[in-house]
Amino acid sequence: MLKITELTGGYGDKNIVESVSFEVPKGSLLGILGPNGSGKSTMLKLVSGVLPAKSGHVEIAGQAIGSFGAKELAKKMAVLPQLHAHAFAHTVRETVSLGRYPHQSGWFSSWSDEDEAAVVEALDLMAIRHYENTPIDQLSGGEQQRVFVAQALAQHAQVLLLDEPTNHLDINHQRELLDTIKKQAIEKELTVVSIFHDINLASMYCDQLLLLDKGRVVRIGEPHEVVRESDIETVYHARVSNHPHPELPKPQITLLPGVKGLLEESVIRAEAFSASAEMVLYESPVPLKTVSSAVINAGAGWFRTFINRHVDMDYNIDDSLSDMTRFIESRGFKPTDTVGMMTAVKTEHAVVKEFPASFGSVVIAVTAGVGNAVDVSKAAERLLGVGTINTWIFVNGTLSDEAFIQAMITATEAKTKALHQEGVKDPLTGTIATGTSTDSCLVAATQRGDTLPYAGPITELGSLIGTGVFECTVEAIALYREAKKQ
Ligand SMILES: Nc1ncnc2c1ncn2[C@@H]1O[C@H](COP(=O)(O)OP(=O)(O)OP(=O)(O)O)[C@@H](O)[C@H]1O
Repeated sequence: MLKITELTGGYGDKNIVESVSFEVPKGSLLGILGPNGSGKSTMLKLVSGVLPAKSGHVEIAGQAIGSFGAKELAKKMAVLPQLHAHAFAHTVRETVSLGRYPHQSGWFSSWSDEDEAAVVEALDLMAIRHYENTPIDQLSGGEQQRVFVAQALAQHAQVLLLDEPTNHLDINHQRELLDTIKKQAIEKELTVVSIFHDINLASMYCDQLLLLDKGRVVRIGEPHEVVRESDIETVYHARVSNHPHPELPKPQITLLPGVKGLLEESVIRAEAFSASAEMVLYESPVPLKTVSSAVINAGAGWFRTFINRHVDMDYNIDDSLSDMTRFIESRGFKPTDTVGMMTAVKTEHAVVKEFPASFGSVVIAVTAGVGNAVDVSKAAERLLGVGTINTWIFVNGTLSDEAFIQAMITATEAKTKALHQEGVKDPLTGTIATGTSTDSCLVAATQRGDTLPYAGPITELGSLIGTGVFECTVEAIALYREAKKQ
């Protein structure tokens, strides 16, 4: 629909945009990214024809924009500029109505039902109808921004060029505006080109992204092809980390600080863990990067308080989340800061050991009950008995994502080996158990000191986790069996 070929142009003798080519099909959004001064606004001006190009072509549906008269072009292409001259005190409705100018034969002499409907629709789409009679200079920056987007929508052009449409908007209004533009693009087959400063928003909403640097295209493609750490870091001169969006297959980035600040030194020690009849507890003076399958705050995050709470055998599992939250609060901890697990095993029988390493140390804490033991290869519907193996691994070191995952694998293998060694059997199948039906695992690290990229058994960290979890689990099973006898 919109085809740009080898577009070059700038101000005076200086070319700001060099040989830019891209195509945007009907019904889709192209986002333009690039640092300040990279030529994004200049490129939009060249595309709209406001700034004459030195060379190259801009075509709408196969027709060069130069072949349209100004009014004809305005019917085809609406522009939301970066800065708005709105010294004059038009009302919101009057400002949006200006978008209908290309459809008039004379200044408002031929205001039609279609014009009226287009203005009302645009006011509604941007949710600004309730202040349609307010002069725009009495509105906030974000409210004004929505008025100008409404003006562009009222123009009913097939091509929409937007320079930072979410400027001044809070997160909900950013979402509403981009949801509306995306919906309009699909329903009315609009072709949208929009400049973004927010890389994550652009990635979420755009079908294609174009990364511009010094007026040239660095990369163009689908968001996952453009939002890549190396390109973003090179072009923006900033450290970033790339991670998946929680709901969509659209990459997101997190800005990393240039200076980490003064990180408080903190070392995890086995002596600092307490094991009472109520819970196993570790309180860290600093937040630890944690990955776990806990009841409270499972997944990945940074946490300071770690609880493995004892509950009765007949504990009602249905309400465990709110019950655990109440428990955490009642003991003076913050649920936002706490990873919480539970077990029917006696928590005073937790085995906590520290294993020294060249990089620092690993602290392992295990509670084990095997009344619920399961051979996972023969898992079947069964009644729950007592017993869970909860395994905690705390590392004084800096773990990569791979190391967190490998630590879980290594710990699970070591646990299974411990059950094998202890001859723990699945009561249903009579075969050696691999775990229990409700086991949980947690890996936490200070993220200070030595970098530990891997945690498989070939590494020092992995071998400590392997032998440490094995040793602690064997001891914890022995304590559990001893207690059962009494
Ligand atoms: N009217 C102008 N006359 C001369 N130079 C200009 C003019 N407008 C912009 N420039 C220059 O062109 C370069 C690119 O500016 P442009 O506004 O296109 O960048 P941008 O990528 O949109 O930046 P930003 O992210 O800051 O909005 C800058 O160096 C700027 O100084």
